[in-house]
Amino acid sequence: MDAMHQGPSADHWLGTDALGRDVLARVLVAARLSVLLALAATALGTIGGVLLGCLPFLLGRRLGRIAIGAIDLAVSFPGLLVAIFLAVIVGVGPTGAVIALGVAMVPNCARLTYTMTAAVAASNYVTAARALGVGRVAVIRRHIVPNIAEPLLITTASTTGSMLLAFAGLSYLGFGVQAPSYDWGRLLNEGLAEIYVNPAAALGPGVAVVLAGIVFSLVGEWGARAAGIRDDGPRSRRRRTAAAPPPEREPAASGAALVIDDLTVAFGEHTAVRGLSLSVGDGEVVGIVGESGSGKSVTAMAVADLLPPAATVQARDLAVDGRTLRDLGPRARRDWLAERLGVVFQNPLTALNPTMRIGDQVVEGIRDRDGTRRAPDATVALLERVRMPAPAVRARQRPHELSGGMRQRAVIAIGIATDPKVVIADEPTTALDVRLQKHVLTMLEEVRAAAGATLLLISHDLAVVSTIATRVVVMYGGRVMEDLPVGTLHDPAHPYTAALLRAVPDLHTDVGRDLVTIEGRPPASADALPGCPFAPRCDRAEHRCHTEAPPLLDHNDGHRLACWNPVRELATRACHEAMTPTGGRAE
Ligand SMILES: Nc1ncnc2c1ncn2[C@@H]1O[C@H](COP(=O)(O)OP(=O)(O)OP(=O)(O)O)[C@@H](O)[C@H]1O
Repeated sequence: MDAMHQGPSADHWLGTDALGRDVLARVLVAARLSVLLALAATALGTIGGVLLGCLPFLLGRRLGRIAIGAIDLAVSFPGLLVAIFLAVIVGVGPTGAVIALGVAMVPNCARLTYTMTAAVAASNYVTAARALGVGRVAVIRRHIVPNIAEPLLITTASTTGSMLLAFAGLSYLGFGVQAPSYDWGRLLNEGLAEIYVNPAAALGPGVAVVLAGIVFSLVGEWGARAAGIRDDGPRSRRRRTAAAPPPEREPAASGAALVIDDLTVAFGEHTAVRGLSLSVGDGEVVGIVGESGSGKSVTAMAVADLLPPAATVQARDLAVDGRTLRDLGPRARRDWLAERLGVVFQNPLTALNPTMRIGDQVVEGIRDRDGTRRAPDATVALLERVRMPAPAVRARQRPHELSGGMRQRAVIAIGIATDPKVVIADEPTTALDVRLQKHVLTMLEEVRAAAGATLLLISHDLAVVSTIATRVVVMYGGRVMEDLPVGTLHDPAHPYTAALLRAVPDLHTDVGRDLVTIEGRPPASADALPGCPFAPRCDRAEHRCHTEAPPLLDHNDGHRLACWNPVRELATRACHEAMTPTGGRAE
């Protein structure tokens, strides 16, 4: 009897309970059940939440929105109330409490997963993987999960701390662990009944819950780093097998490698590209130049079918390697583009997945088609093609271990990995210094020439484009202003091309004087002006230029021009009559 209801002493640090049992010993024994149940509920909630959170990405645009709406609705219900409600329905006891708390955690975890998934899904390396034809499930497994795993694990670990508290709450209220078993919640309940006799009996389990919560947060943080989430691990290494032969290619239909006919792309009210037409022959290297916002990337992404859902794309024809894309269903179009079209993205830092080894990223597109992982020598061979120094070493490294030039080479290797017929390189040298720019451009041209591919090189820099292109397409305000052979670039017909040329510094440029710029700003939208989009900035503009958009007309020397008042007369004007209803060009 003497042992009952004792306060803290040297023998019993937290005193004793109504049956004379040592409270500290009971708190320590309760740790096992409390932690196990909290971990079980957290695991259930996390698995459910991750699956639900990835669902909008898997389902695509429309169904995905419904899934997001459902998640948002579920998040708005108070978690503990849902848990109590479920605990009553599922049945009072530890199993019921685990299910109730786990299910109550699902919506929050799903919302977090969805938010992180959406951020990673918008990154260039996911776009690049999609361009290579990698399926949504594979994208989630290889790109999204490794990138969200660390924050998710840390959040989950902290959630386990909250889960301990929630479990203690349920048990305290009588919905959780039942006698004779006990956890911290039940001990808290018993301790609170005797708080005036022995406060330590209530304090003990309370402190245990708080301490365990802190420990879980710290363990989560440490675990995320130590477990090597950034390592793609032995599982993937085990799956490495010999390279399978690439599948037979369907023979391409005859015709140009790339056809864009009357392409218009709009983002709501904003028209980014208006009526653009361009045909690129087999093995041709065409540069697309223009100021920022002129619609170069949007044009390329429209061809690659990689524009965001907000974009409205209309075209009379969009064809790659002789196949009209409109004639193909979504799956067939994706496969066709994945095999025939390679995209080299602008910024290597965002175009490469920071969590994946370079070698794995380079062969990702091929591997998906093979259904197997490529042999390391195939990866190394691909990296050798882009003149990557020490390719075998680089293949095992991750993007942050490479220099800017090496990263750019890796991005180019990804673009050419499937031996595509057409390669679109969007500003492939912007992030590099001038010396490296030249190296990379030369390499790109050598690789292209060896493969006999067609190259569409996008840049805002005329000097870059003229290094390797045979033809230059000058874009402005979402339209083609001039399309001319590189040989005649020094003597353009369009005032805008002439202005761009004047803005390119050369060895004779006076370093003491300001660089030449083009006064004014590009139009906000390709539909902003009724006439020529360049007219407000053009010193040769006349009345008609402001009121009537000049058509893009073909000339005999492969020159196309959209201008009412060009800098120079073009030698042969095949469509001269079409230029003015009166039969003469307005001067
Ligand atoms: N996702 C988008 N939503 C809305 N507008 C967009 C989107 N992407 C591009 N645009 C708009 O389309 C126009 C053309 O953009 P685009 O990226 O093609 O220009 P660009 O010529 O490639 O320029 P830069 O060299 O800066 O990339 C711009 O006005 C841009 O704001």
